[in-house]
Amino acid sequence: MSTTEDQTSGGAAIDIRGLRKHYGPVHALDGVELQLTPGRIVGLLGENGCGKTTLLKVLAGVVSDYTGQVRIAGHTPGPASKARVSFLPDTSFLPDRARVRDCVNIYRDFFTDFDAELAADRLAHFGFDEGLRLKEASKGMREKIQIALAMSRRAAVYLLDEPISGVDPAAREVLLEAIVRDLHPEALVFISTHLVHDLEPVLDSVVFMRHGRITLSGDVDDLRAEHGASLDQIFREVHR
Ligand SMILES: Nc1ncnc2c1ncn2[C@@H]1O[C@H](COP(=O)(O)OP(=O)(O)OP(=O)(O)O)[C@@H](O)[C@H]1O
Repeated sequence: MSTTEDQTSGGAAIDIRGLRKHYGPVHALDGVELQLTPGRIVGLLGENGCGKTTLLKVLAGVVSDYTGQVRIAGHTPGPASKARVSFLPDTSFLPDRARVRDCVNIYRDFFTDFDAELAADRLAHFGFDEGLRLKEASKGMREKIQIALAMSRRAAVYLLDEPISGVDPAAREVLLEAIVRDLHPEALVFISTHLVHDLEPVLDSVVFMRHGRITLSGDVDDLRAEHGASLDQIFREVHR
């Protein structure tokens, strides 16, 4: 690792300049500019197909055929950043046959920053038996298991793609509480969601996207004060 690689971009946990990514004729990301500082919980909001998942995949190092400059946790996305970035994709990635305890072992084997004790604690808190097989779990239960695992890495940045979409409204609050519990004060959490209303209480900042571009970003309290409205209302206003 070079010294340059190890430096953060002027203190930003995420620093993106002129990011473009297309799938054939579709411009999924069309000139994204974004700087996010550590120690924040940031919501990524936008309508279907605006590029949220593509943006998170670029940051996670899963999609690499993009143009522009991207830095995350002091690195360009790749093996070094992956060791410091916990990515929770919007699809299930753990094997169906695995039991909860196998999933803990998979994470322990893959990630040196994984805290197995914390994961066991979180899974027990959600009421999971470690012998439960994933194929016997509902969509919402799998989401909870995956969140417990992803948030039990001692990462610098957490990228969560629609983490609570399959969970019933009553359980969302508990899950959100689990996401923010025991977070390192310098950690950045970047969460994509349609559920603005549910996430609003835990967000420090917000990033709105449309057609592959950032349309608005800022501190939630500042935006609410400036617009005299909730995030949900501001989102509708900006994207009218
Ligand atoms: N693998 C792919 N091949 C072709 N087009 C793709 C692919 N992945 C995404 N796209 C297109 O890129 C655009 C952005 O998609 P993306 O999944 O990033 O949006 P999103 O904001 O996450 O949407 P949603 O909220 O529905 O999950 C869309 O037009 C989508 O159809």
